[in-house]
Order: sequence, then structure tokens, then C-alpha cells
Amino acid sequence: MVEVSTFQLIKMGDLNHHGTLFVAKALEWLSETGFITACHAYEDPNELVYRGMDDFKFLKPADKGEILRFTGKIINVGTTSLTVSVKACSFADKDNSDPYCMGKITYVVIDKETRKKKAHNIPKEIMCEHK
Ligand SMILES: CC(=O)SCCNC(=O)CCNC(=O)[C@H](O)C(C)(C)COP(=O)(O)OP(=O)(O)OC[C@H]1O[C@@H](n2cnc3c(N)ncnc32)[C@H](O)[C@@H]1OP(=O)(O)O
Repeated sequence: MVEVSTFQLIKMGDLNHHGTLFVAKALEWLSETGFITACHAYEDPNELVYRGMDDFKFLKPADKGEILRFTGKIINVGTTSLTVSVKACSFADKDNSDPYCMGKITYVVIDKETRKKKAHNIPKEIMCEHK
């Protein structure tokens, strides 16, 4: 089972015109955590590419000064792909029960010479349910 956490402090430059966390910044942090999580399952980052994101939701605004914990878990292992669920919660929300935003990101393994997708042979045991 793979679970990876990263942390971000929301600063002035991360805000939108409402004065809350800008969606593009949240997506950047979400996809960084997703990629780092995927690299724990497949260790060559040069052969791992982003394919798509599903079910991205922004559920409540996040304020300047908040420390966010992004938690990535592998929820599906296919033939060439793996899917990581990432949740962003307050640092104080110890059980990740009240996320600010979340999404499911799929990565595909490619051959670094041909750039064509290839089977990764990652064992399904690394998957877990994201509560
Ligand atoms: C980290 C980065 O920034 S990487 C840079 C940005 N990304 C890129 O440049 C990648 C550009 N895209 C590509 O080169 C190609 O689309 C590839 C090689 C990734 C995939 O090739 P495609 O022919 O489009 O892939 P295809 O549609 O068959 O999907 C491949 C796998 O992803 C899975 N997949 C694709 N979309 C989704 C999705 N939305 N949700 C879940 N799984 C998905 C498929 O089911 C398949 O899985 P499997 O082989 O494990 O059964």
C-alpha cells in the first residue's frame, strides 16, 4: 500500500481575486503529489507521464496562512496505467475527513525511447481505498 503526503503553506501569491486559494495553484500541488505518489510505485520518472484527471472537486475555500496536507494513494493499477487519488486537507484535519479539494489522476508508463505506452508490471497489492 502506497501513501504519500506533501505539505504547502498558502501564501499571498497563491490567491485568486476572492482572496482564497486559486484553483490553478491547487491543481499544481495536487498533480505534484500525484506524480510523487506514482513514482513510489514506478521508480523511473522519465517513463511516467500524466494521462488525465477525473472527478476534480473544490469543496470549500482555503484561506491564506492555512497549511495543507496533500495525501496521495494508488487506487487503481492497470496494464500500462495507474491511478492516484489525491486529497488536500487542513494540516489540523488528522484523518483527512474534510477535504478542500480532491481528484483522481491517471499516469501511463511509456518507453523513454519510443514514447509508446508499455506494460509496467506493478503489483495490485499497492492499491488502497481512499476514505
Ligand atoms: C508528469 C508530466 O507532466 S507528463 C507531461 C504531460 N503528459 C504527456 O505529455 C502525455 C501525452 N499523452 C500521451 O503520450 C498518450 O496519451 C499516452 C502514451 C499517455 C497514452 O496513450 P493513449 O493511447 O492515449 O492511451 P489510452 O487511451 O489507451 O490509455 C492508456 C491507459 O490509461 C488508462 N486511462 C486513460 N484515461 C483514463 C482515465 N481518465 N481514468 C482512468 N484510466 C485512464 C486506460 O484505461 C489505459 O489503461 P491500461 O493500459 O492500464 O488498461
